[in-house]
Amino acid sequence: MSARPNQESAAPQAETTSPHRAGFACFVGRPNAGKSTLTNALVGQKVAITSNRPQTTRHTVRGIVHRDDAQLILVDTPGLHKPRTLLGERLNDVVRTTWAEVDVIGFCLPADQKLGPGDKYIVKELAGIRKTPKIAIITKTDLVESKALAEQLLAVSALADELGFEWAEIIPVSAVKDQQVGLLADLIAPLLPVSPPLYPEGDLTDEPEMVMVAELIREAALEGVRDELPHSIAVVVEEMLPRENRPADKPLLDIHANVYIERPSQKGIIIGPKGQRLKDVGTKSRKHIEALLGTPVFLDLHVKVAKDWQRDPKQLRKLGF
Ligand SMILES: Nc1nc2c(ncn2[C@@H]2O[C@H](COP(=O)(O)OP(=O)(O)OP(=O)(O)O)[C@@H](O)[C@H]2O)c(=O)[nH]1
Repeated sequence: MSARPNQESAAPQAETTSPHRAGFACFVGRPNAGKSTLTNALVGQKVAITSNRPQTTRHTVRGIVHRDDAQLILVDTPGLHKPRTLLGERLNDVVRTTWAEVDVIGFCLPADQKLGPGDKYIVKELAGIRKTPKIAIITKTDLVESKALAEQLLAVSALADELGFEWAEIIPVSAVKDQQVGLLADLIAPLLPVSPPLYPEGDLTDEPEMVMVAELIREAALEGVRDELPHSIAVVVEEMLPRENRPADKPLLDIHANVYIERPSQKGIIIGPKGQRLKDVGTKSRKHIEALLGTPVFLDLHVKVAKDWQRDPKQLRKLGF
């Protein structure tokens, strides 16, 4: 993904522990293949976030698996359908493009159902995505005897042979019985690029909440200066984390946010004499945020200049546009 710093070349040669990895994976397969249940089982092992809003990656993040050695971000991609119209074909182009953007694709095939035309269609399309590692995941293994499972493993392997590619791994899992789910994460992790974590740890990192919080701060910051700075303010919430070691009945949520303006000369308008305006912005938006999230909040606001951000595509992306 474009947002990821490329650290591959910067990794020291003689490193003894393996470097941290982070990246995106998606599960594909026909309806009912067990994709959602598997996602939840994987994510359930560690602190997870889920969100329903398309992110900067243009995929919906379904969950994040935080491990010491890797961060696995599970995203949803739209389903692939046999095209009957030109529009259908165009939509499938979109699916292929999004598939090509993730780091690993997991193809889910239920153990208790014959490999059918729907599966073959999807795998044929996957075969065309050359550079992305593909893992075949036989799901719902608790529903079949070992003989049937062995046959399914052979069938999926033969299908790849037939289509001229190789699965990076083939793994049977049962999400319901939690069998081999951890192993699946172990197999995906080394296929991700070397990268620091892409999302902060902690369970309160739900993107829609962060966006809403940013919006509340922006509203408060614009109040009274709309004429002077109508479109020059952008707010990015960098972090939302529960304060550690608080008594259970007195939680506090630390929110760190940056208010971006375009020019240094605008700083004074936002901050106000002796910082009073920024203080008011903080107090006002904090009240709204506490009402929204239902928890006391410590709000840490910083004003930063992002020079001419409205005209700079790179900055725009960073600021969430
Ligand atoms: N026995 C068993 N059932 C499973 C397992 N995983 C999923 N299921 C069941 O299979 C059905 C479909 O699972 P989902 O996870 O919703 O499948 P999906 O691929 O996300 O389905 P779509 O959202 O329609 O694409 C549900 O009734 C699940 O409870 C499993 O490991 N074992």
